[in-house]
Amino acid sequence: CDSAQETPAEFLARFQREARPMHNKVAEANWALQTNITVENEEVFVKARLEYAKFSQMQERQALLYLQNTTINLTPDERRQLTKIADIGTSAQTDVVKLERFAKIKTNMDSIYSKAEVCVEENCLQLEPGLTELFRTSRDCERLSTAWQGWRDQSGRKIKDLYAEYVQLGNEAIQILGYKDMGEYWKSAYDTPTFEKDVAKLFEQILPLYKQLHAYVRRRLKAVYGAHIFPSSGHIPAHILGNMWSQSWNNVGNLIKPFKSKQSVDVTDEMKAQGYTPKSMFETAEAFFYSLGFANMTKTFWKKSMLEKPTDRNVVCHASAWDMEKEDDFRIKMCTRVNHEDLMTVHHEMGHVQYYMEYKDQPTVYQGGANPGFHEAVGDTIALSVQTPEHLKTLDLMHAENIYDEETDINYLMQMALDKLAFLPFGYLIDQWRWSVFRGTTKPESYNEAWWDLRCRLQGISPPVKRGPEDFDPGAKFHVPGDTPYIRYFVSFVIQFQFYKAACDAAGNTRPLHHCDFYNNPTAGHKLRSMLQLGSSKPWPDALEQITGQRQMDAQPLMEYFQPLLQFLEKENGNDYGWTENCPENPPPC
Ligand SMILES: CC(=O)N[C@@H](CC(=O)O)C(=O)NC[C@H](CC1(C(=O)N[C@@H](Cc2ccc(O)cc2)C(=O)O)CCCC1)C(=O)O
Ligand SMILES: [Zn+2]
Repeated sequence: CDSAQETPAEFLARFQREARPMHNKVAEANWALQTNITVENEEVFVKARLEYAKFSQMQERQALLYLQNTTINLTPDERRQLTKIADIGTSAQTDVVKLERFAKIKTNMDSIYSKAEVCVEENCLQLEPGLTELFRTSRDCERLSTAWQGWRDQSGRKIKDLYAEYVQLGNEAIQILGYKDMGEYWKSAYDTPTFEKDVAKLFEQILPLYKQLHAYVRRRLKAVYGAHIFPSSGHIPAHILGNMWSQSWNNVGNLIKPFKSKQSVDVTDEMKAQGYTPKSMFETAEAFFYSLGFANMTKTFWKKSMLEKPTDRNVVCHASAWDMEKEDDFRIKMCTRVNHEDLMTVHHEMGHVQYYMEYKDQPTVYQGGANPGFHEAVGDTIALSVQTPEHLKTLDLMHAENIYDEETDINYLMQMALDKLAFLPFGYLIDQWRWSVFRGTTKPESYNEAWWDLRCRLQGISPPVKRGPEDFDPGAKFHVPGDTPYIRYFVSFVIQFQFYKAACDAAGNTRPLHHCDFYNNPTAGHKLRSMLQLGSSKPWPDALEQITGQRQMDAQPLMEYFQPLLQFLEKENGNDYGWTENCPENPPPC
């Protein structure tokens, strides 16, 4: 470490010069591994991570020297930058053996997850595309139940013991920085003392709306599968909701469309009929952002991204966006399929890239989201506008005669609710479970029991087959072995409606919120972009206030958006809604 005779300003300038090449080195090694999972690429990546941890430890030590030296007077901005430089997470582990073991456990869990496949007789399916397509299209109870259980046997079960060790090592490392456990560290990214209470309040606020949707979907699926596969407790069996984790239900939209004779807005068939390709899906998304005043994707983006699943090697198919922190090197890695859901994911990933490009002139320490939820909300906010019947007509992907017809409108809101409302309890519960695991409240022997307690109580879904002590179902969801926090998505699903409403107001929208298409509106674009340019240079309430005039997360715009659907659902459901706290001991068979 350089001696501290540097002034804070000189240190910050040096950090600026040295940190980007270091980040780039790790990102290149991570990209090489995720686009070609081999033992040697794992070793190269672990080595890069260890080198980066040592670099971070040196920067953290020097930053703390300035922060703790009362004789030095720092500007508020210097203090903010130094505090962020000192925030090095689990890289704080100085015991190299433990640091290496921790890095190896994470790459090990990632590769088990990414290579997992379910074989029935000699026919083996990977998560993408095989199992995902099966859950998108199959209505066969037995096949779905076998795939649901098989995936958990091949992923979660194999990760269980590694995960317990990961928790232990992660907590040990983060306690060196003074945090009680990893959960406390993850929550500190929101820099809000009431954060946990705030998200709990938001969840309580939207729960009645979710319960109405749950009741309607349950009733419609009973008509399709027969009531006998549903437990008397009111839970919906997890395997028939069109998604491996029951986290979004858009893929059963065609089964539960309220008004059969009217259009729904899943444009998959139209996309296929019109010969969409993964590349043209990315170009469509790029054109929308460009219409708002955002930049086009860079040359390097088109050269270095991986937009389709390669056939000759193992890759991490889970979509992701990358800031390589080197000139115009921004990338997306995605095993893109031509369907509605992936078109929205393309917008989500491109939203990350647009945020990277909007804050690229900020100091390195400020090149991040105002909080992690902001980064997740950018693309989804745009996708809310893309999915309006108005915009789908502009794209010639929807041909409804009258998109304001009441029944078409309810179909549309239902399809959006299956994606956005269904997700909320799931987005909320993953880190409820992990915070309790990191705190030590949930011990390894009760990992799965605590998981299903949350899944049954908060989400109202039940396992199609009995779960046992060997099972580790949280490990069957990418972000858990992936060591990626998840509450950011719950935050995003609330604030994206605040961003959307603010952009719509800026665009002078006078239609009902769910019909607002701000395509080609530079005023809306400017409103969004000027907030994104802040990066993490300001506390997130300042960024939120700049775009919405408010400093708090608020579910009101989300409730306003779905208001017409709530009336429909309450009329349909009467008092047939809700479920008991616990799932049944023995799930009914198909
Ligand atoms: C190098 C790196 O890691 N980069 C970060 C970005 C960054 O931090 O800069 C990144 O790309 N993370 C990957 C992750 C991928 C996806 C995801 O995991 N989504 C959640 C929840 C959800 C579901 C529906 C939805 O509409 C929005 C979210 C899930 O699928 O459960 C998969 C499809 C969508 C987004 C992502 O993009 O957030
Ligand atoms: Zn994201």
